[in-house]
Amino acid sequence: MPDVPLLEVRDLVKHFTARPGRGRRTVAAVDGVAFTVREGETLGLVGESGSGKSTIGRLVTRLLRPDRGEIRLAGRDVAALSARAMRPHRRDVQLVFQDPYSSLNPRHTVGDILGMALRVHDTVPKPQVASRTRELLGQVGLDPAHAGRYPHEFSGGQRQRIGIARALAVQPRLIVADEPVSALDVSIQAQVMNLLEDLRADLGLAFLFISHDLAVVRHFCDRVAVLYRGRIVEIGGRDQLYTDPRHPYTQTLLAAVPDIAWLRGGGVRRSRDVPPSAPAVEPGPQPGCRFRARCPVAVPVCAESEPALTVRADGHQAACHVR
Ligand SMILES: Nc1ncnc2c1ncn2[C@@H]1O[C@H](COP(=O)(O)OP(=O)(O)OP(=O)(O)O)[C@@H](O)[C@H]1O
Repeated sequence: MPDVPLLEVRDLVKHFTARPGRGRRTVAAVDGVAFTVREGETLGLVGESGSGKSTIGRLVTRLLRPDRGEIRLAGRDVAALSARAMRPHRRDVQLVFQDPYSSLNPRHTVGDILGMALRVHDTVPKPQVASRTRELLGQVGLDPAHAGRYPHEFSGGQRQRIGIARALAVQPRLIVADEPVSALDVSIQAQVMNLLEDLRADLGLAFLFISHDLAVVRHFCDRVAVLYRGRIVEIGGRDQLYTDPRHPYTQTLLAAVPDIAWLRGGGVRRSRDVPPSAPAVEPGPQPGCRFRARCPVAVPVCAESEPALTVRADGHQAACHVR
């Protein structure tokens, strides 16, 4: 089935109930999202803090269950599968977390961590677990002789390499990388990005790459989706999107790149430093374009209906009544 995307997401919805003790208020974290990722392709997901990027990553890896929608992995809808029924599919999609400090169990050696990942899915026969563990460490640029060390004995960049090795252990077809370098020192970020590039080239891996860093996304991704308060407002090929952005929000984001500290701050950059684009909690559903209050080109129709994504050129789509 060459035409079936590796990942196809349709009408994905996830709402959270905030502070249930103080009245029911709902956060529409993901509010009707659709996209595809083809075998070996890299789709970037960008947007300000609170736009729903991580929630999409957690839904696609089924750490979260969606309220509605389809998540098709190689044609099979896994959106509603129970944890047990999901198990065989977990091999295909692995998550690399933002924070390599908290995602590794401090009580286990690196060899144990990788060994467990290998055994969970019977990726290799038992007698080969140790040699495959050493191979994985080498593949991510770590010394295989350090398999007996604990996570705290490694630097931040090395720990992220261990997280990547753990994801690779089950031979996934798609990696969801959620801000994989934003918790690292700037000097280390490029090294980890180079590793991801090499793995993509060598293993033909597909990526859903979540990031605030528009420069990194431009470098790494084939296509880019721009998320605004739970919806994709623009999606297209990297070059089209960066050179000819159509949605006013994308234009605002790109215009801010050279001089906004939160996109390329000095020292350590953390996504939580990014101010939310708008109040995260809505009083209730409102008609119209969700960007209109900030939009420099809004017209009356923008208050009436939410614009749908429409094709502008060659697969490039934007959701705007005006542009
Ligand atoms: N478990 C949860 N319970 C309640 N609200 C949540 C939960 N997880 C996420 N949210 C809310 O959903 C919205 C989207 O959050 P999400 O973390 O997906 O955004 P993000 O774009 O990844 O932001 P960041 O870049 O800051 O990580 C936010 O308003 C967030 O507060």
